[in-house]
Amino acid sequence: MLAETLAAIRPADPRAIAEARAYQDRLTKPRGSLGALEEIAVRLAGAAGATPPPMPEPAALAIFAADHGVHARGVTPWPQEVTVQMVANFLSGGAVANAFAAQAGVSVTVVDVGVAADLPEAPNLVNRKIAYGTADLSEGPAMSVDQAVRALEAGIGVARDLVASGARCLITGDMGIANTTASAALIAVFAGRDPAEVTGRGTGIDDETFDRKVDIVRAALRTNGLSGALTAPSDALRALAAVGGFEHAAIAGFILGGAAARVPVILDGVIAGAAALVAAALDPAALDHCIAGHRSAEPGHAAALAHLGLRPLVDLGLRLGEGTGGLLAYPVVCAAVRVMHDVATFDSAGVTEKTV
Ligand SMILES: O=C(O)c1ccc[n+]([C@@H]2O[C@H](COP(=O)([O-])O)[C@@H](O)[C@H]2O)c1
Ligand SMILES: Cc1cc2nc[nH]c2cc1C
Repeated sequence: MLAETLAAIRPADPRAIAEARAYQDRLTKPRGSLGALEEIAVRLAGAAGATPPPMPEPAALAIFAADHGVHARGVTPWPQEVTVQMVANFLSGGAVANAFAAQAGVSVTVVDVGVAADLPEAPNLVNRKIAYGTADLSEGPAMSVDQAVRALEAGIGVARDLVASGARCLITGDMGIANTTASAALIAVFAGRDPAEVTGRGTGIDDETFDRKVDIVRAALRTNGLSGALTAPSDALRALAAVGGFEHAAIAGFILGGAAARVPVILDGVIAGAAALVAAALDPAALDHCIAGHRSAEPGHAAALAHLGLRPLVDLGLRLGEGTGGLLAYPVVCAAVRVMHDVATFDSAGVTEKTV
C-alpha cells in the first residue's frame, strides 16, 4: 500500500501554475494585493492540475492519537493518561479542536494508532492501534520498521477513506503526551539541526526539565546511530522508526494519502511539521499538496517549515496541537480559492486597468 501510494503521487502541474498566476492578474484587484492568498490559490491549482482549483470543501480533520515510551523520562509535566482522556474529550465534542471544527464546518475523526489503553468503540473513533505506545527512543528504536510502515499505512487508509466519503481537504491533528520530544528528535535528524535548536517546552516545562529533554533528544540520536545525513527512503523509514511516534508515522501516511488522491492537506503544528519531513523524505512531490496551516510556538516547527520551504498562513502563538492551527487556517484557504471562482476579471466587469 505504501509503494502503491508513493507511485500515485504527482508533482504540481507547471501549466496549471502558470495559468493560475496569469488568471490572478486578470481579476479585479491590483496585482499581488491578496498577498499569500494568491500563492495559496496558485499552489492548489498546481496540486489539482486545474485552474481554478476545486473548492477545498468539505474538509475533514483526523486526530491521530498515540503514547510514547519516552514519557517515563520525565520530559513533560502531564501524566500519560491525559492522552486517552483527551481522546474521550474529542469524541464527546469537548476539546478546543471540536470548537474550532464546529466553527469552520469541519468533520472530526479520531484515530487510535498507539494509545496505551484499550478504548471503547465509538462512532467517530477508528481503531488502528499498532501497540500500546512506543518504546523509549532514548534507549533504542521507538518502534520496528515494520510497525512504522503499518502506522504509515494506517494514515494512508484514513486519508483514502475520508476522500472516499467526500472530503476535498484534509487537516492533520495529533494527540500524544510527550510527542514534542519525538518531534524534536525527528526534526533534528531530518532537518539536520542540533537538538538544542529544535527542542521546545511542549505543553510547558521548567528550565530543569527542558535541559533534560534536550539531553534525551541527544541520547536518542546517539543511541540510534542517527548523526549522519539521510540519503535514501530506507534511511527515512529507519529514522522514523528509531525516534518517531505512531502518530508521526500515521500523519506522514495521511499526507502521502492526500497527495496521492490530489486532495490538499493542511498541516497543523510541530508534530505535523515533523511528519511532513518524513513524508517529504519518502517523496518530495507530496509537499506540493501541503499547506502549512500555522506556525506553532515550538521552535522545531519553524526549523521544519524552513527546511520544507513552507510558509505558514497563521501565526498566533498557538502550541496546542489537535489540529487547532490547521482548523484556523482552513477558512483562509477556502477564501483564497473562492477568489478564483467568484471574482470578476477586468474584462468581464468593465473595470479599467492601470495605465503605467
Ligand atoms: O502542535 C504543536 O505545535 C504543539 C506544541 C506543543 C504541545 N502540543 C501538544 O501537547 C502534547 C505534547 O506536549 P508534551 O509537552 O507532552 O510533549 C501533544 O498532545 C501535542 O498535541 C502541540
Ligand atoms: C489538556 C491537554 C490538551 C491537549 N491537546 C493536545 N495536547 C494536549 C495536552 C494537554 C495536557
